[in-house]
Amino acid sequence: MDRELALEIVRATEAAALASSQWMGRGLKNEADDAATSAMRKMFDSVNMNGTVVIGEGELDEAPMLYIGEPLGNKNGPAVDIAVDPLEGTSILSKGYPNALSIIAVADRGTLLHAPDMYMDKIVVGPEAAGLIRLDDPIEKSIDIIAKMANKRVRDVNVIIQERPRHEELIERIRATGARVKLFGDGDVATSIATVLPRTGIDLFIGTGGAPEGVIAAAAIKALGGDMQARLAPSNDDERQRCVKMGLEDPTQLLQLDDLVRGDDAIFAATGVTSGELLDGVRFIGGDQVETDSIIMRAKTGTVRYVKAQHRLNQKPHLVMSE
Ligand SMILES: O=P(O)(O)OC[C@H]1O[C@](O)(COP(=O)(O)O)[C@@H](O)[C@@H]1O
Repeated sequence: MDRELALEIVRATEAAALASSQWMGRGLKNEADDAATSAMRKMFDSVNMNGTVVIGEGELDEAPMLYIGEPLGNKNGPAVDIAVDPLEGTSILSKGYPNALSIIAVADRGTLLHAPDMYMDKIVVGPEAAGLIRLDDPIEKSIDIIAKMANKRVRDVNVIIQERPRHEELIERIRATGARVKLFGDGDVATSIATVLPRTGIDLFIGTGGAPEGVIAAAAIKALGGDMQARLAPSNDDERQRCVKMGLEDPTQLLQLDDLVRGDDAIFAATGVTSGELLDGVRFIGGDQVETDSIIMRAKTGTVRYVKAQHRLNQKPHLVMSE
């Protein structure tokens, strides 16, 4: 894959962040999601690639923009799989909460897991504990391993977990070990990736969240040298059938990082929409000037770039929310 592609796709996450951020706090999550999706979709037409959406805004029979199977790019470039979440955290944005992102992951054709839109159990750690953590281990054992590898006392280990009734028992068990629990409302892509970055102080991400979000985050976790294990959590026969249709013979098999993203040629780009664990959100700094913060990573080289950009909305009328 050409490395220039990394800079092309960040333009698309910036556009989606700029368009959707104007809906922040308005309580209208579908409108915000539509703004992000159409802004991102437009940017893809000029990108030099022969892409196919494998994680997107829905399936063909629902016919949304950026549907699974949609061809993207001008065909003058590599054959790639594309995973998009134009607005990760639609409710977050509508309520003005932290951690909303616009995200794209691109990888060689056939290397991203085709994950249906259902729940997935996930565990994520940073490079110190890579290769040592198992999704099926008791949480107490995982916390002990992390404390040893990070050279911390258990009471200084920080575990991040989504605040949901389904996690209540797990939260109690984590607290009983003496470790600290950092709860978040929504946005498990930002929080799982933040676990792999040393500056955040987060040691372990665990819990059940969206499967598409799991695959997208895996591309970044791989580029950052972290580790992840996951398992799809189909809740009925229909969901099990959808897994099989998407190529997973055993829907409940344990998925290693290499099953989520095969090979090492993956690029991940995200732009913050609201400020959170990973990035600052879009800032309206007066007049038509707007600032964005993005992160771009390549698994092949392990290079991580932070891109701060200033935009003039009066020169991008297609991204401006109509009154
Ligand atoms: O809200 P649920 O059903 O617990 O699902 C968890 C999922 O929802 C999110 O918090 C937000 O997803 P949306 O963009 O669909 O609002 C994800 O980050 C997470 O994977």
